[in-house]
Amino acid sequence: MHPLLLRQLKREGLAPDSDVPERLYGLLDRISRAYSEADEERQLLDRAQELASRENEALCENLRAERAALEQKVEARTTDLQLSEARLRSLLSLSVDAVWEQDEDHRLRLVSDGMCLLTALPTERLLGQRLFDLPGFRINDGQMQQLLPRLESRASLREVACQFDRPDGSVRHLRISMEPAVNAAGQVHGYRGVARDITSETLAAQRLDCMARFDSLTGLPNRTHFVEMVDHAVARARRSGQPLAVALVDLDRFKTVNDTVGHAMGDELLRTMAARLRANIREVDSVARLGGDEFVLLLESCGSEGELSTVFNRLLAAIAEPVELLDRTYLLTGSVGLARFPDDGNDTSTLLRHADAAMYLAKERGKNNVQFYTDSLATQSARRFELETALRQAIARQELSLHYQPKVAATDGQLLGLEALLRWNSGAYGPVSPAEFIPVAEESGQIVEIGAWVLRQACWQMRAWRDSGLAVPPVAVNLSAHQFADNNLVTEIENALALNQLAPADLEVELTESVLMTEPERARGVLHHLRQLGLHVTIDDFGTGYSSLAYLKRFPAGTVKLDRTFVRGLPDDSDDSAIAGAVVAMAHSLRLLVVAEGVETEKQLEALRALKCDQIQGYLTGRPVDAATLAKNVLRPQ
Ligand SMILES: Nc1nc2c(ncn2[C@@H]2O[C@H](COP(=O)(O)O[C@H]3[C@@H](O)[C@H](n4cnc5c(=O)[nH]c(N)nc54)O[C@@H]3COP(=O)(O)O)[C@@H](O)[C@H]2O)c(=O)[nH]1
Repeated sequence: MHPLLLRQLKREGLAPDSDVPERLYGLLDRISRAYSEADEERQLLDRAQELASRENEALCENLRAERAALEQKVEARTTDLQLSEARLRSLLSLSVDAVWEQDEDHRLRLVSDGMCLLTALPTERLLGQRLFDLPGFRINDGQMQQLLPRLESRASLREVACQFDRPDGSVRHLRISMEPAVNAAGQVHGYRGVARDITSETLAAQRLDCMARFDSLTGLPNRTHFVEMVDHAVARARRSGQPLAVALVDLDRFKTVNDTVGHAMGDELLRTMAARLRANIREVDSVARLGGDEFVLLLESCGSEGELSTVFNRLLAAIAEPVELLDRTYLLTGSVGLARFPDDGNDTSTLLRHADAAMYLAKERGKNNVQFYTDSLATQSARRFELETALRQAIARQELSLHYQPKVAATDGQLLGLEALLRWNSGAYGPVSPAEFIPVAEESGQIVEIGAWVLRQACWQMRAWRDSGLAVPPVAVNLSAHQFADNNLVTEIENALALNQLAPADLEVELTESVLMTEPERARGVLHHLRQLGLHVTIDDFGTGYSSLAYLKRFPAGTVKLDRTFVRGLPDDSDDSAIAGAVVAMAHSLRLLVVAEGVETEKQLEALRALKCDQIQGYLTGRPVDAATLAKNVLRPQ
């Protein structure tokens, strides 16, 4: 019987074996089984609960473990994120680039330290401002017009150049890139941007550009820039029908001045001249430096020839104003050549070429004057070019020859020397005057070869005369600047003398002052060398250049040749008389001989004798003649 039933019967005072009526045995048996079944069910339930509880426990344990792992992960991620944010913040604050975020309305909502540095504005002045409305932000209108549609369509911007004017007035050049900021839902909620300060690159590029377009000495535009300016001006003039003028201004004998006073002072003089030119033209006109002592001006909507003459004569007067530098006074002059659009040329290069031709004419006409281009100048330029070409063949075609002009004693007319003078009888152009072809030979550099030929020919002729029994005085040859600069000069002289068994004293060289002053130090060295060899040296055209006692003392010359311009007016012109007298006195005080050139009249001869001039050269005492005529009429037997 089930123990619970047994206890219940006992509590009721019934002994299960005796006191319970037999008829209840079946019932008690069923109750006892029911109790047992209930026990079993309860035990099962307990067991099930126990199992469920254990499972729950395990589940909870797992959940706790997962949660802990997750929490660890989150913590690690958060740390990573914080580190990454800190890194980003540090990088942003270290970066000199400006970084920002702006909202949909382009108002700044985050700015980096770099942005504050670049704009020189504190964060609070930046936040909330529209980027493009920031005070100081500058972008050119054309570029802004291109940007607006891109911003509206939320497109990204790359490398947009703009400027920012800082509150202190300094300007920064920036290059901006921006791209849309997108939220998790893929919607654009503003822009992120970065701006790089490219001021130093921009300024360096501007400096390079400036160097490529401006002359560093004077700050004026250079040739390249000037050509562009004239190109544009010509295009404008074509549209407007207004004439324009291009004028070349070349400082006279500047090279000599430069070599005399030194390059630093020469530079200062060039700067002074540049400033004077700029100051004497209208604001709308331009002046540039082509190089050396050559300036060029552009005058748009220029006036008539008369008005241009007035302008340029005023410019020449400005150039000729004395320049006071370091207690010294310098006097310069300039020569101007003008060409006008459309009359003298239809494009820049023609205008410049024609202005150049006109400037050469101004030089030929005595310098310090203004010349306009004319068609006949074009003919002269063409002739120059043709002569230059023909001259290249002149030696090979035996078209060159020498004439000889006597130099005689002023007192008794005794033959003391000869000057060899070059003649060219061109197959194509007939006899060409040396006054015309020598400058062409000098400009084209052919004078070095031609001069060497003169030297050989003069020496050969002396030998030939002597061999035919004639007494030959020293023969002088003219040396040009190019020859004088040629390192072979002394050797060529020695060879020509040796080849013809002549003594150095048989040969004389004549050089103008400007040849000497081209490279004074070098000239002094070469002249000393020639004097040591025993050659006689004459300074030609004396009085026209930089004649001064100081210069004469520096160069070891034996004779000065008084220029014919001072002989022409003798004896009546008091200035010429005074100058001729001064030159003779000065030369004699330095123990130099004086030969007067271009003597054409007896009166001139008398005046020169009275001034104690030593020698005479001119048509009066003998014209230049060929070797055979000289041998027949002038030279005497030994
Ligand atoms: N570098 C070289 N230059 C040379 C050479 N040969 C000549 N020249 C130079 O060419 C210039 C012109 O020379 P040219 O036409 O020969 O004139 C010379 C004489 O004919 C001329 N002269 C002589 N006497 C008189 C005169 O009484 N009146 C007058 N009006 N002219 C006269 O003078 C020229 C000589 O001048 P200079 O040389 O100064 O003594 C001229 O500059 C020549 O130098 C050469 O081979 N090389």
